[in-house]
Amino acid sequence: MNTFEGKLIPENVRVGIVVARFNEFITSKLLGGAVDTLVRHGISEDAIDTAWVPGAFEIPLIAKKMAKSGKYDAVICLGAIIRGSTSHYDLVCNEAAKGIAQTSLESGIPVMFGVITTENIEQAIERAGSKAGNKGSECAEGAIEMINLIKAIEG
Ligand SMILES: Nc1c(NC[C@H](O)[C@H](O)[C@H](O)CO)[nH]c(=O)[nH]c1=O
Ligand SMILES: CC(=O)[C@@H](O)COP(=O)(O)O
Repeated sequence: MNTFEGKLIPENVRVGIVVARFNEFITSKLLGGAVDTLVRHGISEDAIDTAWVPGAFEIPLIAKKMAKSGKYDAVICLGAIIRGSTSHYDLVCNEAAKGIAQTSLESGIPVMFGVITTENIEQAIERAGSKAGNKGSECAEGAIEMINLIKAIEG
């Protein structure tokens, strides 16, 4: 039985990162986790491009630009959407998730969903490098696995 596995970094991998500036005290930690993980797995910082956008709602557009540029093997999307007192939270979450998923399918490259969606700031802090891990780092690991899986399948 042949089982495709995405374990080792192939040569010349380039990764794009789109990160939202809204809740920057959280998203900067997600970015740090993602970059640290990519570098620890052998990807040079020179092979990582980062684009900052105002908020999570703007992530899909820039993720699409990166994904369709042909320059990257994967795009990582990072944001922190924290519920407020109106329905705005639901709209931003839905459009960010839908846009990121659509971009991945349309472009054919992994576009990773590293947007944390929380009820409060404490939950966001827990997922940005404290007791619930770092969602940016997890996304980077997922990106590496997907890059290798695709290269293994496509030969
Ligand atoms: N409330 C949060 C937002 N809101 C801003 C939107 O993402 C968008 O930038 C604005 O509506 C202009 O188009 N963004 C987050 O990333 N996180 C939030 O908690
Ligand atoms: C996620 C949001 O858009 C939210 O932070 C906005 O807060 P509010 O719903 O109180 O306007």
